[in-house]
Amino acid sequence: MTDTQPQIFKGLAGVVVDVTAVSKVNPETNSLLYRGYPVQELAASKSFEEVALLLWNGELPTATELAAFTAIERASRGLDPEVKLVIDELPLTAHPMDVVRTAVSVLGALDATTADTSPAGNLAKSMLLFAKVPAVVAYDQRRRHGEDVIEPRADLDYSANFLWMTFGEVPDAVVVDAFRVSLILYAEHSFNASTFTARVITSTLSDLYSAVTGAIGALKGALHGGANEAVLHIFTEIGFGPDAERRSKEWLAAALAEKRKIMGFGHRVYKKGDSRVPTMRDSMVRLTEYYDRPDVLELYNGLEAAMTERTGILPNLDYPSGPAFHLMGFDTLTFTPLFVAARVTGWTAHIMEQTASNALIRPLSAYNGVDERHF
Ligand SMILES: CC(=O)SCCNC(=O)CCNC(=O)[C@H](O)C(C)(C)COP(=O)(O)OP(=O)(O)OC[C@H]1O[C@@H](n2cnc3c(N)ncnc32)[C@H](O)[C@@H]1OP(=O)(O)O
Ligand SMILES: O=C([O-])CC(=O)C(=O)O
Repeated sequence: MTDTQPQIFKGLAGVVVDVTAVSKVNPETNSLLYRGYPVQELAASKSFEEVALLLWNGELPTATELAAFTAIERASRGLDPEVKLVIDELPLTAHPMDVVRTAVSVLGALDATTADTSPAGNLAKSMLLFAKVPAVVAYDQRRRHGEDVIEPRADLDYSANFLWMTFGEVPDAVVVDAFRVSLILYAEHSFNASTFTARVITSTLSDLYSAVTGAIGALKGALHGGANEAVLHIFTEIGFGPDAERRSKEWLAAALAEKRKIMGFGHRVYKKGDSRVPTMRDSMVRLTEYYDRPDVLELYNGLEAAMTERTGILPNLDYPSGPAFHLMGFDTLTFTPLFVAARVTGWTAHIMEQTASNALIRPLSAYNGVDERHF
């Protein structure tokens, strides 16, 4: 490298671009803290609503604060008629991530206060999106099945109501709890690609809806949130059923020979395993027991063992959450929108942090095109 050639950090790998107080990802200790609390402790006993308030406000809510938020959230849950109208115009073949991205954009166009990016304005919008995204995701899965929208129930918490709006029944506690755990684990993860996208958009003094719309676009890709959907496609390719260990090994050997990326494995930050996987795996195992699907666990274990043996690359959160969502009854195409519903909390916490301490995000590039010339 000469003096005139700057060092390039392809993919911003290893670059620390700003500070954040929202979460700490520590690959050395394999830990993840939300505002200082280990995510495993939050997943063990807190509601998703409490975790959302923690991410936004920096502290767990008091009983009064939680009650006030719960009232707002439950009153805002329904699918807006204008949003339903737009969704109904979209083809049934539209990817659910395109549908939820469009719905958030429509919500921004409908809100007369979109331009208000004050702390109070942004917090109100964060709460609104938190409450409204589940109705979009649930309705989109239902319409693809030719089923009508189901109205939310104000007597249910966020997790139970989400499942109610999707399936028209509240499943047993083991299922609701696994869903709550997945939402908490997916809520936040520092400067991942979609959160960084939200921060870039916010840094131009754009609005919260635009930032979340952009973040959804970034999350859709298979190298990021789209991996939970891709894991199920892999499971389907390998096939559920007996002899999963041998079949996984054979499938993996062929996939690696074709230089395929194995979705649900590997991570930009964690190189010794993803801190969230053991907690999500426990919930997924409980679901395989509840639904009497040992074949799903055999396939999960078989592919993980084969991948470890062949490459040493470990699973990320999308690996256990994919089969968990499958067992709960969600369509494979709905998996990444579930990630959206959870990550709305982290994205909006970062949008508020970026707004409070803003600098336009505009890195430099090194030119490697043709030298100056004239025609
Ligand atoms: C919740 C989340 O968003 S977690 C991430 C979800 N994404 C996935 O599961 C997609 C699959 N995984 C991947 O593609 C990668 O592991 C990423 C993109 C997540 C992280 O990758 P990076 O930090 O950029 O590492 P990079 O892609 O350079 O990988 C390093 C090496 O390991 C290999 N590798 C990493 N992950 C995988 C994988 N899942 N399958 C096969 N090989 C892999 C790469 O091919 C590369 O090999 P090489 O050095 O011989 O070229
Ligand atoms: O941190 C990342 O790069 C991806 C990830 O795990 C997440 O967003 O949850």
